Amino acid sequence: MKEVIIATKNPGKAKEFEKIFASRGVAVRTLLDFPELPEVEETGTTFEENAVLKAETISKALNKMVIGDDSGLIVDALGGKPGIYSARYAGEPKNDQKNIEKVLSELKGVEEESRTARFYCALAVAIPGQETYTVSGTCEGRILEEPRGSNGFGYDPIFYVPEKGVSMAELSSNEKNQISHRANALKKLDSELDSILERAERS
Ligand SMILES: O=c1nc[nH]c2c1ncn2[C@H]1C[C@H](O)[C@@H](COP(=O)(O)OP(=O)(O)OP(=O)(O)O)O1
Ligand SMILES: [Mg+2]
Repeated sequence: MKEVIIATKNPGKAKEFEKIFASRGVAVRTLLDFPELPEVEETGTTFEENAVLKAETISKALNKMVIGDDSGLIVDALGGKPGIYSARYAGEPKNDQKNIEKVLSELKGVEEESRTARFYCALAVAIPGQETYTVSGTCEGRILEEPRGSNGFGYDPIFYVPEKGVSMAELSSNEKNQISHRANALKKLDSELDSILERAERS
């Protein structure tokens, strides 16, 4: 079976990648399968830079093709925050519940029309001996006043998806995987995916 390695320790992301790639007959391994590998420091100033750091660090360690995902929530009324700091917005150790509470408290009193936001996902593909490249995807929505739903992960319970009329956490995983920022970024790899996977098998 073909296989890709995703440089993530986030179980929510891992599940999404597993599902999306399973439909193409591709197995996914993540850093959860390689606990001995070091933590990648996310020192970049953009999602793309951080995705490249994740992909290249792990690709070099394993000498294999690796995909990195750096993603987050961009809230217009907060000047783009939490942005690249989404995972640790409420401090260390990272905690989805606390991050949600911080965003909701910062948006207290902001009316619905001004609560626009988007999820952003940068993916970097690192292949030994080749130049790393990146793609990105977004998903537009609005921040709710209260969490709704229990599917997904991260900020999904407070992210309202207007085209679906529910929060991201009220969508099934299949529904989320049709419209998410991550799915939209992966769609841009589609035309190249077969050649990427072949190179991955050889690497
Ligand atoms: O579909 C999503 N639905 C809800 N929230 C999401 C999503 N995608 C990213 N997010 C949030 C979670 C975390 O607060 C941050 C990602 O941070 P990010 O550094 O990319 O991932 P992470 O530290 O959780 O795992 P890792 O770096 O090992 O991939 O944005
Ligand atoms: Mg991270």
